[in-house]
Amino acid sequence: MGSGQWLMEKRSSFRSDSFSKEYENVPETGCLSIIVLGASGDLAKKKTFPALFNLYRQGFLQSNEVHIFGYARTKISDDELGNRIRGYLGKDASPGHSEDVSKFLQLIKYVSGSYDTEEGFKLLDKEISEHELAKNSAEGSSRRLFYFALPPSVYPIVCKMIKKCCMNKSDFGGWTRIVVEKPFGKDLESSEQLSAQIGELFEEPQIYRIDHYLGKELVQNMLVLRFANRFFLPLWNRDNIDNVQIVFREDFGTEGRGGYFDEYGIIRDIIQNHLLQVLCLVAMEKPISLKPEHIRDEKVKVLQSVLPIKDEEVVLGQYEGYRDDPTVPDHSNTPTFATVVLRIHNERWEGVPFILKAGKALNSRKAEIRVQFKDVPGDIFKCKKQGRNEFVIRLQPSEAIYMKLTVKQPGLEMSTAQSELDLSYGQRYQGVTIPEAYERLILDTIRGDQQHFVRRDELKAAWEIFTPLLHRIDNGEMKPIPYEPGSRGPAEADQLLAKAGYVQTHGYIWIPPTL
Ligand SMILES: NC(=O)C1=CN([C@@H]2O[C@H](COP(=O)(O)OP(=O)(O)OC[C@H]3O[C@@H](n4cnc5c(N)ncnc54)[C@H](OP(=O)(O)O)[C@@H]3O)[C@@H](O)[C@H]2O)C=CC1
Ligand SMILES: O=C1O[C@H](COP(=O)(O)O)[C@@H](O)[C@H](O)[C@H]1O
Repeated sequence: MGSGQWLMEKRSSFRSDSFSKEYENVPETGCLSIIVLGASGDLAKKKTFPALFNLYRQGFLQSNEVHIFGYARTKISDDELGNRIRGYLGKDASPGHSEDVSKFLQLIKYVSGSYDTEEGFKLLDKEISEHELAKNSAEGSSRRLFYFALPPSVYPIVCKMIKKCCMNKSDFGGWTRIVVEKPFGKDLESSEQLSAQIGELFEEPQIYRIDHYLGKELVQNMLVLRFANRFFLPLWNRDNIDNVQIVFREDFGTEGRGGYFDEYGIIRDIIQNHLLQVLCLVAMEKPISLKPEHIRDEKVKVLQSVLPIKDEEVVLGQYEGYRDDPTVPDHSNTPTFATVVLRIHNERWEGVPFILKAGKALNSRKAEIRVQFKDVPGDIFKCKKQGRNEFVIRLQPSEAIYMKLTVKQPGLEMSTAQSELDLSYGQRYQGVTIPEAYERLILDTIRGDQQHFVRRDELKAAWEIFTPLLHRIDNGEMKPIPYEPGSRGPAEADQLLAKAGYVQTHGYIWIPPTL
């Protein structure tokens, strides 16, 4: 097995502050069962099992204490499940890879059953208990992690079944936790209803609402950049920053997911969750400490300071050909592109537009945060036309942090040019593997660290921002503008950007360095 790239923490330190006080001093000694519900599905094979495999390879999941269970209605054998996921466990040619894959697959036991009857869950509980017994796990000390790789429509009933049939006794440091995937509802009301249903059965410290953007390396770097660098402290405010863009672009459409996507649209799929979470980290005040509750308190505060969205600060688009998908209705009004300006009503950000932009079937694939500074007052070099200072955090691909700045053009003349200070991860951290978002987040759930998970009040505040706009779109009061696949999206979005104050740098573009 490959050696861990991260420091392996001692088991005694696995429990974080976000976990209930009542278990605080009980050491974790029992074995761990990870149950992937919806194991036959797309997310499970593409993300959940590969993340578990990577954790296993790095030594974070030890075969003498962990067992993995797949659960779904599809009737397949352990081997058939193994064959479905094998191809997604990486094609690493490194020594021992195929041996690791085989050993990992041996850790997985598949149980077939329905989501709404006790029979299947009782069988699942029996299998888990047998594993716990085989591992000599003392009663009440074993840990059960249920990962919901399932459509949210079945979350409430599955929660009920777990609560009824599969709970671990937690008297001796053991626990039962659930990890739920987005979308958490479709609007404020449905989300609150879902939260209430789950909340009746599980305590908040047991619920991990996953937003995989919070597991991305450079998203996790935001707090460090902002609060561990003197540079940024005095600059990070309305006096210096003109506008902030948080951008997600994909160069492919909704292929194969049209049915799901059409019900949700780009605002629910990307902006209300992933981009808004990033906004929180860019805009929140410094938390009292790094304790999950302190961080999440600050995120809630900034979300609650967002003003109602104005229709004139929204541009919606739908790519041509989107409705050709047989699973998409012919007259669909669902946006596949949106630019939305958010305004934060507080002392730090009053007047600074936060421009959230997301689109499918565009001309490139990237996600980034772009902080544009104001012009230099009394500019003696007349360099305004060349471009403003920008601080860019490239989340993907080619993770990088760079600052666009004005320098003297090398040579005999005193002329200025745009250049950059560049921290490109591929170059600076050669040979370092950046963990997948799901890998980190699953590890956090095992450690009981909720810092990178969405708290119930945070979710509510997020839906409060977008629900009125979403209802106007759902009612057909706002229409998406058609755009060509492979383009930048509707031209109106660039016009909105300019109106909000963004000044595009012409004649200069940052190119990720190659080795
Ligand atoms: N796929 C992705 O890339 C991403 C998915 N997600 C979220 O993860 C969750 C799972 O997604 P994904 O794997 O794509 O979903 P799937 O449609 O593949 O569903 C997962 C499994 O759930 C069962 N299932 C499907 N539809 C229903 C239904 N109507 N009622 C009961 N069971 C059903 C099926 O298993 P069986 O019939 O065998 O029981 C299926 O294999 C969703 O909440 C999704 O929004 C989030 C981010 C990305
Ligand atoms: O949650 C989702 O995210 C993916 C994009 O994730 P990324 O990590 O590749 O940026 C998106 O394609 C999908 O529509 C959405 O549901």
